[in-house]
Amino acid sequence: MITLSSVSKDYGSFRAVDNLSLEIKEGEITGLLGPNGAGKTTTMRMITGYFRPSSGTVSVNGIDVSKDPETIRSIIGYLPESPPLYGEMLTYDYLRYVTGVRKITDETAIRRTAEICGITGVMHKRIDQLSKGYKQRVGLAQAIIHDPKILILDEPTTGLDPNQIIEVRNLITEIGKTKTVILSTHILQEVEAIANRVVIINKGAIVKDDHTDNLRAVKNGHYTVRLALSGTDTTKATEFFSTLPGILEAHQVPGEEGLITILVTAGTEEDVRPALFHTVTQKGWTLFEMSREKQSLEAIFRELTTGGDHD
Ligand SMILES: Nc1ncnc2c1ncn2[C@@H]1O[C@H](COP(=O)(O)OP(=O)(O)OP(=O)(O)O)[C@@H](O)[C@H]1O
Repeated sequence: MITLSSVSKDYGSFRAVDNLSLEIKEGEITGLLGPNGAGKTTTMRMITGYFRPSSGTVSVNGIDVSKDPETIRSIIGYLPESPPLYGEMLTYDYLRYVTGVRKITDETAIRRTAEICGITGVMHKRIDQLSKGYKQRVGLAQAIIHDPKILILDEPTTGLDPNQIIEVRNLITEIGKTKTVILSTHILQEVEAIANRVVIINKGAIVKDDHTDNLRAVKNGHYTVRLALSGTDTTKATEFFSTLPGILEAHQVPGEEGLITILVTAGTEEDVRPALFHTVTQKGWTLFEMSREKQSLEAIFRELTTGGDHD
C-alpha cells in the first residue's frame, strides 16, 4: 500500500533520511520509533507528499506521491506534531472550514467525525479554550474528516498528561481498526500499546523492523547468557549450545584473550544456565565465567540508537 524505495532526503549538505526502503501493507499499524532527529517527521512528510525526496520514490496505492499529490491528499490523513488549529475558532467552525478546504460535500462528515473523536460536547467551544487532550482530538478529527484510508500521526501524544495519553491511544487504536496507520514516537511503550509493527529509525536509516509481538516476547522471556570458556573451539561450542532446549541462538563476541566468549540468547523464561553448565562439564571444557543478562526492550532500543541524535 505504501512503498518507499531507496528514499533519501537532504537538507543542504545534511542527509536527514538515508536510502530508506519500507513497504507498509494495508491495515498495518506501524510505529516509527526513533530518538529526536532520527528522521521520522521527514519520512512521514515524504509519504504525505509535503516533502519531495532528494532521491528515490514514494508510492501510495501504486501512485507516485510526487506526481499526483491531489489524489494522495484524498487518501491520506495527516496529523502533524503541532496540528494546524485556529485557536479563535469554535471547534465546529474549524471542522466546517476543513470540509470546505477539502471540498467535502457529505453533510454528515462533521457529525460523524465528532462522534468518532469524542468531541461532540465541545463543538461550540473555542479551540484555544480546550484542554490539550481535546485539542489533539480536534487535530485527529481534521485528519480523518475525509475518511482517508491511511492515517499518519506525528508524535500524537506528545505533551499530554497520562490520562489524556491513554484516551488518545485508545482513540487511535479504535480508528486504526479500519485504516492503515503510521505513527511516530520516541516512546517505546507507545509503540507497544498501539502498533502491530515497529520500525526503529536512527540517523535516517532503519535499524530494526519487526512485529511488536516479537519485541514483547523479548521483553517477557528472552535474555542472554554470556560464557567465557576454553578447551574447545568456537564452532563446536556455539553448535552445541544452540541445540539445547530453549536456546534460540549462540554466537561469539569479543572477550578476554585466550578464552572463547559466547553470547547465548534464550527464548524461554526458564533458566538455561544449568543446561549450559552441564554441557560444558560433559564435554570436558573449562568454564571461566557465566552470567545472565536481561535484554530489556529499552536495552535493545538503546543499543540500536545510541549516538543517534543529529542535533
Ligand atoms: N527544514 C529543515 N532544514 C534543515 N534540517 C532539518 C529540517 N528539518 C529537519 N531537519 C533535520 O533533519 C533531522 C531529522 O529531522 P526530523 O524532524 O525528521 O526527525 P524526527 O525523528 O522527527 O525528530 P523529532 O522527534 O525531534 O521530531 C534533524 O537533525 C533535523 O534537525
